[in-house]
Amino acid sequence: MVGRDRAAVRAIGLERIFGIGEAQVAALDGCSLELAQGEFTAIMGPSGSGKSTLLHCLAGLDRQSSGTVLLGETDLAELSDNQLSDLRRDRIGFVFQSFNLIPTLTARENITLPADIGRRAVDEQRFAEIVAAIGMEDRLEHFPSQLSGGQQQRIACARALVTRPEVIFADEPTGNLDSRASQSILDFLRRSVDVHGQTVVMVTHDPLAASRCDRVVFLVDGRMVDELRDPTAEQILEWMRTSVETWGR
Ligand SMILES: Nc1ncnc2c1ncn2[C@@H]1O[C@H](COP(=O)(O)OP(=O)(O)OP(=O)(O)O)[C@@H](O)[C@H]1O
Repeated sequence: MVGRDRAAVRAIGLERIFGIGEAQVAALDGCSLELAQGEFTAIMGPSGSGKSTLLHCLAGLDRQSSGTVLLGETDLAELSDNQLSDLRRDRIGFVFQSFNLIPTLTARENITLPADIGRRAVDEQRFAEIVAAIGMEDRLEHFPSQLSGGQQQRIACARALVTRPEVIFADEPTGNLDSRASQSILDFLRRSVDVHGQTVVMVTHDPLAASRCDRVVFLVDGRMVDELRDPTAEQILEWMRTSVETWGR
């Protein structure tokens, strides 16, 4: 696999503090981890352990209070807000639980939106490949409201991939989907890693979804505490059971 050992993203001693004074919460509390290129990584952990906060800091959607995030060789803390927004547009893909499609744009227009905003031509071959992979060739002129949840999420995945981002960040991408639609999203993300060498990072609560990943990292209290390689759903469930005994959550 191309560049599998090189880090796509590195977090070093990340802290993210919300609130002030007595109301302070350390959502991230010295979190360090490396995500290799060309891997599919799941981030898991109990509710409130900092998974979404970590994803947002790694993806340049939020700024850490201290510590370092490197996307490739770029230190995100050194970028202005405008530079960070360019970086999100040019180098990162997002898939959210709530799909986040623009209701007044067709499926086709939603997919090409990041390229259109960046005034870049869409690679027609890439577009055709991705649309075929999500099986949506005959739905491209539909609006989001005319599509099922699973179809909307497939469009959101296509949008995230079309610009060939360095990393795709997905925050519970199957959280709103039934099991069949979830499978097709996971199949698509898996193939984009295996066939195209894409790097994908996904927050999930679902052991079955996480078992499709190459690696699962576990957060507790804002820190990475453990990981599994090539995990099975049973191993992940066992980890979740043990974590309640070890950390009380
Ligand atoms: N904008 C915010 N303001 C204040 N506190 C916040 C904010 N965002 C997150 N937190 C707090 O930070 C901690 C971590 O939140 P986060 O959403 O990252 O956890 P999570 O692991 O993704 O949780 P869940 O699995 O429930 O989605 C929680 O205690 C949360 O209440």
